[in-house]
Amino acid sequence: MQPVTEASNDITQNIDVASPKEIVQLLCSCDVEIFDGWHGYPNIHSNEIIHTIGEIATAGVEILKDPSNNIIVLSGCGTSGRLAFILCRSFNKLLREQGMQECYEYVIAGGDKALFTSQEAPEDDPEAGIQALKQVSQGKRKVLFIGITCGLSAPFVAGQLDYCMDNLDKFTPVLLGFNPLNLARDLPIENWNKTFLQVTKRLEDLCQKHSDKCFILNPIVGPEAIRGSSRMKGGSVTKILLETIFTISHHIRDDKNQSLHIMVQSLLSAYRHVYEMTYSYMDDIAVMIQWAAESLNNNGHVYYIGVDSLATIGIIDASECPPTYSSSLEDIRGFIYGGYTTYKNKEGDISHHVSNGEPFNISINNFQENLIDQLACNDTVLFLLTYQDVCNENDSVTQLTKSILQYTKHIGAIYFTEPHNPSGNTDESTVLSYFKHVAMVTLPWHRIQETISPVFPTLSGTKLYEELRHFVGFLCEISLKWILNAISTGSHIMKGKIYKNLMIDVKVSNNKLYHRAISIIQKFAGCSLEEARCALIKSIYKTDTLTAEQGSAAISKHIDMATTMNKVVPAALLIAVRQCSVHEAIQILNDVKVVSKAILMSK
Ligand SMILES: O=P(O)(O)OC[C@@]1(O)O[C@H](CO)[C@@H](O)[C@@H]1O
Repeated sequence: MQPVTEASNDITQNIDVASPKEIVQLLCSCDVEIFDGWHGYPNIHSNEIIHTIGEIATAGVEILKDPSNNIIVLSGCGTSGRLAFILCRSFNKLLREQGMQECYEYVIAGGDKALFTSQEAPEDDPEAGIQALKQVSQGKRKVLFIGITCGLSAPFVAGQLDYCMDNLDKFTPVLLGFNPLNLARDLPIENWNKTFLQVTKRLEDLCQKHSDKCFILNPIVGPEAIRGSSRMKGGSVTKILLETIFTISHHIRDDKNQSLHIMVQSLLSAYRHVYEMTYSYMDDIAVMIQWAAESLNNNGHVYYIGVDSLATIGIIDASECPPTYSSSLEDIRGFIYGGYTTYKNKEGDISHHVSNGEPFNISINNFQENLIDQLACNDTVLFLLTYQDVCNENDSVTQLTKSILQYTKHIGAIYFTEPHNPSGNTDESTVLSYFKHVAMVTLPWHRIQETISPVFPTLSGTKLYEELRHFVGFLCEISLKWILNAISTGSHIMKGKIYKNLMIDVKVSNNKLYHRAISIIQKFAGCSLEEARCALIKSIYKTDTLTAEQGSAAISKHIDMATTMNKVVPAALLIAVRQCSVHEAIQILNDVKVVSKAILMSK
């Protein structure tokens, strides 16, 4: 059986021919599975999952008692690592505000470069994971380690979990992912002696022996809207669960009598209110999908511009498009006021240390110096702002908006009003009047307040709002994540990148994607696994006759070759479907351009 995270979602079978508004409706129906679950598997509201969330939050409380000697490490690959980064940044800020030492650390496979561009190869390396964990936890007494891998598959995280289990006196390992445990990846990991499934089984056994020393948190949220695109639901549920866990850890430090079960349920329900509210802005989101699609279809660009954490969500969304849709690094980009000073990643400004510095130039200054003069009418610019941002950056947002308007009319804003007091003020309406379209998003604060007030019986009104300001920030971020995921997904669908609900032009840049590519070819060509594998390898080496060496090379060799190549899987698909030569397949793709059309013509 296929892992749930790699399966095709029945809901989105026709998403490739949907209108912008229909795309948003389909994504909405898919995302509800985060809350309602899928096919009777345990979901985020199941008792055992709520219990585990509470247990991990309690383990967090122990760490927070001595933040100078203890740490909480969040680690993952790609989107999982980027979310680890933004979560650590938020909770460290909360610690600073509470007068405590920072103790959250993120680890991302491939280092800080991977925050902006995909570094897929390091996620296949368990030893690299172990080394990164050793480095970050050196000299610490206790470590709560959260290994995030949506598909229960990343070797980088497998290595770390295994290392934690060898050192249980220091580490409390937690595996966070969204497949049933028996569907964890059971394929060999190069240069290692275990599969992910074996690591999972070891952890499961240990959880039974030491129920307060190791945890597995794996609610099932159903297949992704675009098959395998775990940046979407996988990323959202990662964010929801970890924010819930550590918000609770921070709030029960002083009040142990609270019922953990009620706390967990209340916070999770707040996210559901935000999910419902977000998709009520369907028409606004559809307008922005239409704009972005027009830009991408006319060789234009989409730029997200924002302040602080909303800008970070924008940069993350943009960074996911090249690996997910084989798009160029320039197609969708994100920028942040204050650049690296605000971004606060561990390695600081890395734009000078990398060969292609462009995707690493993230500040508004970079945008103003290098891009604004090149803007054209086929570009879309979306501002990502909160009420507070508009108050703080009023003049510069106004100036920038006016300059952009000289070049393009596709300038919009996703604007989060002040939820506690959404009546607005003059500054706000002046700034917003420059945008051609504004999605005015208002969090349902009253409903949220009703839901979470039993958790904070001594607080109400403004006091509750102030106490939970960081949580309100999380709610805006998840709402924005849903909106931007819809815009970037929708616009690539309308560019013809998707066939049914499948990204055919997937980059073969790591082990997981190599196996996904073979399964796509097998499914659409209706051929055997071996025939699909051969077609893929022929496409990678651009040959109709494979040498013995090519045929039997390690998977990592194929990945090394394929990572920098374009349209490897579409060509392999045509080879398998038409039984044609590599040359002919490439010729068809050059003539037809839109991959999904080329495949359709060949069926
Ligand atoms: O280890 P996970 O979380 O299952 O997968 C991580 C990953 O391979 O998948 C994502 C896209 O599907 C990427 O962001 C990332 O590179």
